[in-house]
Amino acid sequence: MTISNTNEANNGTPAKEVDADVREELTRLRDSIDNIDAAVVHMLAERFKCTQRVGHLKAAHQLPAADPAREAQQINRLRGLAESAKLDPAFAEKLLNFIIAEVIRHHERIADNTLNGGTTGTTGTTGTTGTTGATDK
Ligand SMILES: C=C(O[C@@H]1C=C(C(=O)O)C=C[C@H]1O)C(=O)O
Repeated sequence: MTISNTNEANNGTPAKEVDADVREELTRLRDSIDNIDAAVVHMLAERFKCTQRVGHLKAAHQLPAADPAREAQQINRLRGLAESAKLDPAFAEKLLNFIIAEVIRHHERIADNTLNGGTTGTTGTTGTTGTTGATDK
């Protein structure tokens, strides 16, 4: 038995008939993708909770927001893990750099708020980080 593919955002191409078995397999795989995406979001939220605490610790002790030596260690480690997991190490590195850049932005804001009591608003005081990362605390 076949069912119709209802996706209409396909450049006007007529919807293709899709076999029910294929549709079921696609749904199963997408259910797993949804679970994995949820896990990634929860893990990222936990990571940002930790990095926020690091940010407050650094601000309280006048330590720099970024630690390039630690970043280099993490990138090496993650590239190794990615290779073992058959994930593109370049992709893993890009992803980690993206996350770290957001963390450093948070740390700079925390340091600024710690110094100025959050009154200057020079680095943004909306309480969120925009489209990525965790909320400010
Ligand atoms: C979290 C820290 O601050 C920054 C962010 C890092 C990260 O997100 O892993 C690593 C190093 C620092 O540049 C830290 O120093 O541990």
